[in-house]
Amino acid sequence: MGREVAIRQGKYADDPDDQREGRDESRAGEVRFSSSPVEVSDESLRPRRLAEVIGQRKVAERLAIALEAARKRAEPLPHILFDGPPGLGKTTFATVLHNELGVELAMTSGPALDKKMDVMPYLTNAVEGSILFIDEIHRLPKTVEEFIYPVMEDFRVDVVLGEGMAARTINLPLKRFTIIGATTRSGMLSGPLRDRFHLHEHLEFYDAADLARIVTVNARKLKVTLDADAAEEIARRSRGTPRLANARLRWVRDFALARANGHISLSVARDALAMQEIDQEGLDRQDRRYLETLIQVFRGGPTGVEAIAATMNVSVDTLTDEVEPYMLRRRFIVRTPRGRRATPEGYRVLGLTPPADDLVVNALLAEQRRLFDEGSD
Ligand SMILES: Nc1ncnc2c1ncn2[C@@H]1O[C@H](COP(=O)(O)OP(=O)(O)OP(=O)(O)O)[C@@H](O)[C@H]1O
Repeated sequence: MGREVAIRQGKYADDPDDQREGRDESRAGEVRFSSSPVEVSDESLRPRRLAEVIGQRKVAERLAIALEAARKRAEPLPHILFDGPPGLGKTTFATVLHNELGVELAMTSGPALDKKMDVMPYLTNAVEGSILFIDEIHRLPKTVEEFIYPVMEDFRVDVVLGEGMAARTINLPLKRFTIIGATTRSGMLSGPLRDRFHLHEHLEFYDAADLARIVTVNARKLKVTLDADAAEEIARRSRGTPRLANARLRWVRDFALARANGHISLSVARDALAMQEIDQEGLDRQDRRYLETLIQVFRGGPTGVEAIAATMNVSVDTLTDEVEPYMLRRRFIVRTPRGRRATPEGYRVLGLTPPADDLVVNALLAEQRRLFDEGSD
């Protein structure tokens, strides 16, 4: 079993974002008083070993190979980059690798590493084979990014002492360790940084069957009983995202306790999710507001995400990271060079009739795609 997280500082120490699921770890030695009842934390809903990870089979298989090779060669894991929308398991995979190898894990994030000196303690404290997890690695400042290039390649840092003519560069050797980077925006990563990761793993949205298995396993961990069709219903309405499935499950569990006998049946799950205004497709209020804004204010687009964000009074990052990936995946919207555009499916999911010209355009596109597919056979 791995030793617990060795270093915690930076973003997770005081960012309100830490209140999100899975981010509520207390710091070592810290005494925390809480008036809330004892709760199974989201940390304990995380799978601990690779065999417990549900879905993402190809990613898990490749990681199993990397683990086995690292063990056989008695070397650290290669540097690994995980990318994909929030809540799909990037942090989970990093902690699973740490558990599997029984090595130390330090966690930080791009925005917390503002200066070279912020990253230094992580580098000099890293022991042989340990893992440094850097979340939101696309937000590393350029100077810090360049500072870690030699770390990733040769396990050394170049420290400049003195100034001007008297300046000298000292190469400080480091222990060989692994950097695991996570990003929701792999496109924002510079080429040189991306190339220094030997493994790139893209996490995809989960299908409903895998999510239903996650809901079932986690219901057991939360000590609540639920019917198979209720697990499927919660899974179907969780936008392919385990973090949302966990949040929905917790709400349905509370609802079952308050409004029924504590058991989660299909009708309890439906009533609970309806009360939270989560629709049949798993879209919540914010998702629907996004589509409504695009369709009703901007007449279906094309329009820039900045304009939608300003109209909704939310940040562009919230839309691009949390709302749009699932909309794109379900083809409720498309991205064009001139901005976002609602598809006929996007209209229908809101119960609206798509404009006739959209239907014609869509039929033409489908026909074009069919001819292209036939031609390429
Ligand atoms: N493959 C999986 N099997 C079972 N549960 C999972 C899996 N992936 C994620 N989870 C659950 O979803 C929660 C959120 O996952 P995690 O924090 O790893 O997402 P993330 O991709 O790191 O998100 P972010 O980009 O916001 O940091 C975990 O606490 C865990 O309970």
